[in-house]
Amino acid sequence: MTAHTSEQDNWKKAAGEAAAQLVQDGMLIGLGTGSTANYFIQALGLRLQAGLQIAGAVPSSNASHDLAAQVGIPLTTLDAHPELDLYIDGADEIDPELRLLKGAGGALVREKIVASSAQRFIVIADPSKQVSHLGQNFPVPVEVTPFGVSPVLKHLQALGASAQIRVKNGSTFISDNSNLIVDCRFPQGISDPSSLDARIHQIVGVVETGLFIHMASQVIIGGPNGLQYLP
Ligand SMILES: O=C[C@H](O)[C@H](O)[C@H](O)COP(=O)(O)O
Repeated sequence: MTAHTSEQDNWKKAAGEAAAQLVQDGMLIGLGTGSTANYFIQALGLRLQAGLQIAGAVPSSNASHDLAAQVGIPLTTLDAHPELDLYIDGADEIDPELRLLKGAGGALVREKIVASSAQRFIVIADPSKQVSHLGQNFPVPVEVTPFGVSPVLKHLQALGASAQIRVKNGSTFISDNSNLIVDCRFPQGISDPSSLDARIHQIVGVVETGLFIHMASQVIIGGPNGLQYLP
């Protein structure tokens, strides 16, 4: 679905605000990263100003940390609180089984760690994120330690990927964890995301992938007809 940007922003905002309504007093929350998660963070800040009291929030990136601090969200860490009640984040692609592709913003490692530490992971998105097959619109991002990235590229190519080290604004992109991101496109398609994820993890030097398989508890899509909850 193509949509005017401001319209798409309104849908992301509606999903973010709906997710903020799910936060209850005393909860430990994980904060996602990206333009949709930013709407959630802002809406959560407003709820806190209105009297909601949470036990703390763990951001999944330096950018989300900074925005959360700006809007008055009390921040904590997974070391202080290894188990969270709820994680809210956006996604780049969502397939019919609610498998996700994430990491276009490069925050995939911390996002996956925070998501896997939460009892519930609710994804917020606009309709452009719904795809029939993962890999349709975005490459699979793979975070890699800078040392020995060349052998990792060769292994990824052997899996059928066209693999490129991510460059942003003319410079090599460095993640919050001081690693590289290798974007992998699979021209032949991704028939089994779960097995692809497992095979990429076998490559030494790979830190994590942007494939989030069976991690999402629910997806909230903001769109032209209001909110849609999946399942
Ligand atoms: O690394 C970035 C994250 O995975 C984002 O959650 C994802 O790219 C979605 O971002 P946005 O809401 O800006 O489309």
